[in-house]
Amino acid sequence: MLNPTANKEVAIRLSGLTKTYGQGANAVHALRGVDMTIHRGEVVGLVGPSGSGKSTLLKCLGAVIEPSGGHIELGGERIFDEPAGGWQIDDLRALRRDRIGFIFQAPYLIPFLDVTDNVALLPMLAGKPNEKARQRARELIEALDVGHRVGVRVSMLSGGEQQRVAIARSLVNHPPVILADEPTAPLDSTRALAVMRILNDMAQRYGAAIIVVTHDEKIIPTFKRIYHIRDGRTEEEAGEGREITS
Ligand SMILES: Nc1ncnc2c1ncn2[C@@H]1O[C@H](COP(=O)(O)OP(=O)(O)OP(=O)(O)O)[C@@H](O)[C@H]1O
Repeated sequence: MLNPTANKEVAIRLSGLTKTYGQGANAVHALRGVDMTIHRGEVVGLVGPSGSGKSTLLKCLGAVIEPSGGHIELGGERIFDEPAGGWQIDDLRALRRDRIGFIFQAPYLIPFLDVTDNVALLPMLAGKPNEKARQRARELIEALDVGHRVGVRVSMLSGGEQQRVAIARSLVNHPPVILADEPTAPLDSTRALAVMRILNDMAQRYGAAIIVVTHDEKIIPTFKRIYHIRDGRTEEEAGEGREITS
């Protein structure tokens, strides 16, 4: 079978990733050797039952916790290498800020800031000139169809608009990888599919690799590739890749 992703640039590659919480008789083997390759421009689903290791995997990918074994490559660079001593990067905060975007179930915006400053805040805090950060924020806000709301405080926006602002924020530093944890859980079918359409458009437009952890049956048919996780092991499966028309 032809591999449709064969010539694409790898955004993130995991090999033999393990994570054990605790020790000895109390050890919990949350990840037991995960292999995964995700290319730039792809939106991939990560699905599995409760306790199967989804959050642990996202936390390892997001450098929030340290894996126990294996490797992580980000954009061709080996950022985690257990045999070589663990993280190969000194500044994990900068890694999280500049190279990984996060989208959560709730938008977690700052209610008293306007749309532009919510999106521009991270690069401004990192020392980027405010006007440059705001310009990039406004481009993304336009791309996400909330351009008419730029100067409005986010507390005045609808839930769907707030989620789009959160997506813009995740893209502001041009991260090659975006981790989305149940981004559609609270949304009805139409809004959930709209978020998936936006994530697919953004992956294409900005070349991000987006990993979506989900239980949401409404969006599962939209993925072209899905990783199923069970007892800390992943299995890859072709998805339906259904076109989102709404
Ligand atoms: N900090 C921790 N200390 C000890 N065990 C943990 C810790 N965090 C998770 N676990 C265990 O690791 C396993 C995987 O948990 P994880 O939270 O990654 O699963 P999940 O698939 O995200 O579950 P859910 O869908 O319910 O959020 C479970 O057995 C869980 O009890």
